[in-house]
Amino acid sequence: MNYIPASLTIAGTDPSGGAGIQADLKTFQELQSYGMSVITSVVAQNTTGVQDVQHMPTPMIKQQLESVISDIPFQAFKTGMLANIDIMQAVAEKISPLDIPYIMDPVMVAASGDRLIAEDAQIYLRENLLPLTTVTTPNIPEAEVITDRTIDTLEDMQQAAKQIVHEYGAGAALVKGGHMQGEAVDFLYDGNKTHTLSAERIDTNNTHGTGCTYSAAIAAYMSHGYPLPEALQKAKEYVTAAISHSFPIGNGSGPTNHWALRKELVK
Ligand SMILES: Nc1ncnc2c1ncn2[C@@H]1O[C@H](COP(=O)(O)OP(=O)(O)OP(=O)(O)O)[C@@H](O)[C@H]1O
Ligand SMILES: Cc1ncc(CO)c(N)n1
Repeated sequence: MNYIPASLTIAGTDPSGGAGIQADLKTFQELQSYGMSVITSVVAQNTTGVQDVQHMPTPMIKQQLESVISDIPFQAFKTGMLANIDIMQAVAEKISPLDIPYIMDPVMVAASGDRLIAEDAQIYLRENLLPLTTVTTPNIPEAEVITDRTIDTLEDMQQAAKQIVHEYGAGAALVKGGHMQGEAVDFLYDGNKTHTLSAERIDTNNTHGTGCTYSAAIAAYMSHGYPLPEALQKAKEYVTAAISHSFPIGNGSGPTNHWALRKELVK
C-alpha cells in the first residue's frame, strides 16, 4: 500500500456517541479512512439535548492541529462545531496552508435545538472560513443564517446553494433537506451545475448526528480520491443507510447506525 487514506475532523464531542467527533471517527473507520481528531469543545450532551459545554483553550487547539499536521499525512478534513471567533481564528490559521479537500459542516444548532456557536461567530464563519472550503454542508436553518433569507421551497434551497458559492466564496455548497417535508432532497451547487441527491424519507426520530455523519462520510470518500459529486453520492447512500438502520436507544432522538453498510456482522 503506497499511502493510507486518512481523514481529520476538527469538532466538538458527544459522549453519547451519536454526533460530533465520535460520529466522525466511527464514520471514518467504517469507510476505511484512518481517522484522526482535534477537539475544539467538550460538550456534555446526549440524545435529549446539551447539558453543558467547555471550550478548549485556543493554544491547545492549535497545538493539537500542529501535532497531527506535522506527523501524519491526510487527504481530507472536516470541521464541525467551532464555537466562537477565537476558535475559528485559530483553526483558520492552521488549516489555510493545507491544499486538500476541506468539508465544512457549519454547525450552529444541535438537532435538539440547543445553540452550539456564538451569534457573532456566524458572521465570522461566513466571511473567513467559507472561502477556504471545498464544500460546505448547511442544513436549512444554517443556510438561512448564512444567506440571510428564508428558505421555504426546493427552489429556495437551490438559490441558497448558489448564493453561498457566488456571494460568500465557498468552493461548493450542499444545502440539506432533512428539515423539509417529503423526500429527503439535498442540492449540491459546484460552481457550474446543481446536482440533486434524493432519498426516500425514513419515518424515524433517530436522526441525532446525521449532519456530522454525512460530512464525515464526504471527507472519508474524498480521502480515497473520489471527486466531489461522486463522494457526495456515496456519502448520501451511507447516511441514508445509517438513518434507516438507526437505533432506538436513549431517551431522545437516537443515533444513526454507523455500521449499516457492513456485510459481515459479529453475530
Ligand atoms: N428522516 C430522514 N430520512 C431520510 N433522510 C434523511 C432524514 N432526515 C435527514 N435526512 C438526510 O440526512 C442528511 C442530513 O440532513 P439534515 O438536514 O438532517 O442535517 P443536519 O440538520 O445538519 O443534521 P443534525 O441532525 O446532525 O443537525 C441529509 O442528506 C438529509 O436529506
Ligand atoms: C459536538 C456536536 N457537533 C455537532 C452537533 C450537531 O448534530 C452536535 N449535536 N454536537
